[in-house]
Amino acid sequence: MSEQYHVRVAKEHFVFSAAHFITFGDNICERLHGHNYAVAAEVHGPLDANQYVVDFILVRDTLAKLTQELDHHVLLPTKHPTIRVEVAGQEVTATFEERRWVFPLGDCVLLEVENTTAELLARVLGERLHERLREGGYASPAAITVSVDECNGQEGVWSWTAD
Ligand SMILES: Nc1nc2c(c(=O)[nH]1)N=C([C@H](O)[C@H](O)COP(=O)(O)OP(=O)(O)OP(=O)(O)O)CN2
Repeated sequence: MSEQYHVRVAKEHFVFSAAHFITFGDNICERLHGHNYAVAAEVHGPLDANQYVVDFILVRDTLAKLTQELDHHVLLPTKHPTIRVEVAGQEVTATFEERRWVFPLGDCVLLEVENTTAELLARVLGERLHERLREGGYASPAAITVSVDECNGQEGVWSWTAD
């Protein structure tokens, strides 16, 4: 017999409203638009002395901060093969073919991703969650899953498992 545990944290306030545009196909680039993204996470691992996998409160407060960091921003990919994102002073310019978007730097979050899909936003949040759980004293999850729902029922999911 084997038992496994995880906690799942999915609060109504884990929502960030953000603007983005992605490319798909060969060279189709969406118009700038926004979503109210909803985030949830699972942390898997053995029970500790409290009979916890990990304190809900640590996961809850960490996810609340992470979602707030993205809320009311334009999300831009810095590793996209054809969308170029350049910072000059207090402005960010994104270009795709003949199109050009200029934003105040403070309105943007630049993400080290190839495209701002829900899947890669889930990866960014999952990696940040993992790092901050470690900083918060929870060092060794067996696995973490983060989902990012773009519009009520369309989710990108990132899963990580310790080797
Ligand atoms: N696997 C993925 N597929 C798609 C993603 C993604 O992140 N991962 N993203 C998109 C687009 O961002 C697109 O904006 C979503 O399309 P759509 O469902 O049309 O979004 P709306 O907000 O307009 O939702 P409505 O239900 O049409 O109002 C596409 N695919």
